[in-house]
Amino acid sequence: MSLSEEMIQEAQPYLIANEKHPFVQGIIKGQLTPAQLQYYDRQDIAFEYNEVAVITALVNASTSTEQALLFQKRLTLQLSMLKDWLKREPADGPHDWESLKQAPIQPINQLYRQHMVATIPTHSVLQILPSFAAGEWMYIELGKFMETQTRVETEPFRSFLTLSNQDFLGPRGYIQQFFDIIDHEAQTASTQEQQRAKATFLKSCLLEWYFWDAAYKQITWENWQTMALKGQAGLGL
Ligand SMILES: Cc1ncc(CO)c(N)n1
Repeated sequence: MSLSEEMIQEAQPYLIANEKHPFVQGIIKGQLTPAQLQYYDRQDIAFEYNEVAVITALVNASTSTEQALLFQKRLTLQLSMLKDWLKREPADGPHDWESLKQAPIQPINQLYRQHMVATIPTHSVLQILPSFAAGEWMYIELGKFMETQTRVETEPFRSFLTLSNQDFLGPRGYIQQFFDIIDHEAQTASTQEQQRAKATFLKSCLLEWYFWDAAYKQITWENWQTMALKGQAGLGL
């Protein structure tokens, strides 16, 4: 079994847990509050800007021109998706570049972002790519899961986790090419390096679950602070 096949196999319990999370179930049933949706929206745009740094690092660490060009193409797609996202004005306030840059990065988002950028100093595609590819894989698999569900057809729920961009799918889609690169890089890596790459992939899958959870519970530094200073037990984390 290839390293990417091992990653996918061991990530199955995380995928099921993500499918069952009340935030994902809330998208299916159209049962999320505007505050929960707004929290997700703000945190996820900031998360995706952080991915720009990770994809840029992949361009730098590439071991072939083909890799560099693939990551560069994915980087362009990331920036154009973010441009479209910023143009959408939610009913409860604008999210322009300025206000976005000032939006605080909340605890779980910070943890996940740092988990990803911590791989950058390795300068190794095998170590950096799984941190990023896991989230992409999770959203693609959740998109497939959504297609099996009878879901609410009104916005903003309808477009959530919808597989609209075909560039991600199929044998020449981004995710398969990323897995092929992981397997190619694994051929010249030690067992320890391979295990480390897999652990990074699985940790990203776990943090995907916590990202939904943070939005569902609207976990902020402020409510963490309140709980801590009141001497109460933590906020269900
Ligand atoms: C938290 C998170 N993970 C993955 C994706 C997919 O790009 C996303 N938008 N947000």
